[in-house]
Amino acid sequence: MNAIAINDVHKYYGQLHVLRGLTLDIPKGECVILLGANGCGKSTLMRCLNGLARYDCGDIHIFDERLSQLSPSQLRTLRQKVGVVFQQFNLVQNVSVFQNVLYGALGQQRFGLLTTLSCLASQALRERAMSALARVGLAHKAQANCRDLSGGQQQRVAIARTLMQDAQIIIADEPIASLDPKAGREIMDLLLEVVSERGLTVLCTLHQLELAQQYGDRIVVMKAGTVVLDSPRSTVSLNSMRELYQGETRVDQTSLSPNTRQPLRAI
Ligand SMILES: Nc1ncnc2c1ncn2[C@@H]1O[C@H](COP(=O)(O)OP(=O)(O)OP(=O)(O)O)[C@@H](O)[C@H]1O
Repeated sequence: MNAIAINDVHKYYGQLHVLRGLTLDIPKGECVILLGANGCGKSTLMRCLNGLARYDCGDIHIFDERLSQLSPSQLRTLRQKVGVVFQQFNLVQNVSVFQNVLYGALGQQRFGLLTTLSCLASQALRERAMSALARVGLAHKAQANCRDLSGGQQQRVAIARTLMQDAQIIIADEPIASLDPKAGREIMDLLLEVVSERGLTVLCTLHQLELAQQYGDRIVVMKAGTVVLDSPRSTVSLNSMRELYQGETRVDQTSLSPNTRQPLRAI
């Protein structure tokens, strides 16, 4: 069964044709490392998968649910199944580590209610939050303020929050981009351990080609909004990845927008 099925998806920002007929299936329990030069559309794809951005044509199914057919409330429910780990951690900075993790389970609520809700959280939820923190090695920091943690520690909190959310898919958008190499490896090790323990499905973007060779089941490379390589990790050489990166920047993407029917030119 596919956890994620993307079929011929197109996405425009105004006249900019960013996703250009992208097709990709990710079976349940698989970890895919997504590579591609700046501006090729990786984050846009991630946002479409999480329902944060709408695509214009094609289909995305998450566990057999077609995203474009979901109502806003169905989309909110589906989002609980999709945990996100971003480069910038996306934590609430002025509250404790514990409250941020608890927020994973209370994820439908507004930030302003966070403190109140965490006071009202059941004992069972509080124990789960502590256990998620223990899993990422941060039980001793539960009462610390998030802004006092290092980048690596904040990313651990973000992972604990997705555990609390009971996500079945993890979308990780450059999760180690702002970390030093050692912390980056530790976070990738932790992320991959946690997803393998729970049989989660992962789509993770990286820019470090050497690391991409060490993590995940499959390597997918995007170029100009489409997939140009999709192979088991063991069969992809560093050189072939480098070649696919070469010359790829914000290339001229002349096309026709379905809305405007005007010639397009990407920046
Ligand atoms: N909200 C937006 N409105 C208009 N254009 C956007 C928007 N978000 C992204 N873009 C443009 O879409 C293109 C793809 O951006 P995207 O962030 O998806 O690329 P990326 O592959 O994730 O790049 P990076 O590796 O630098 O994060 C870029 O040209 C970007 O400027």
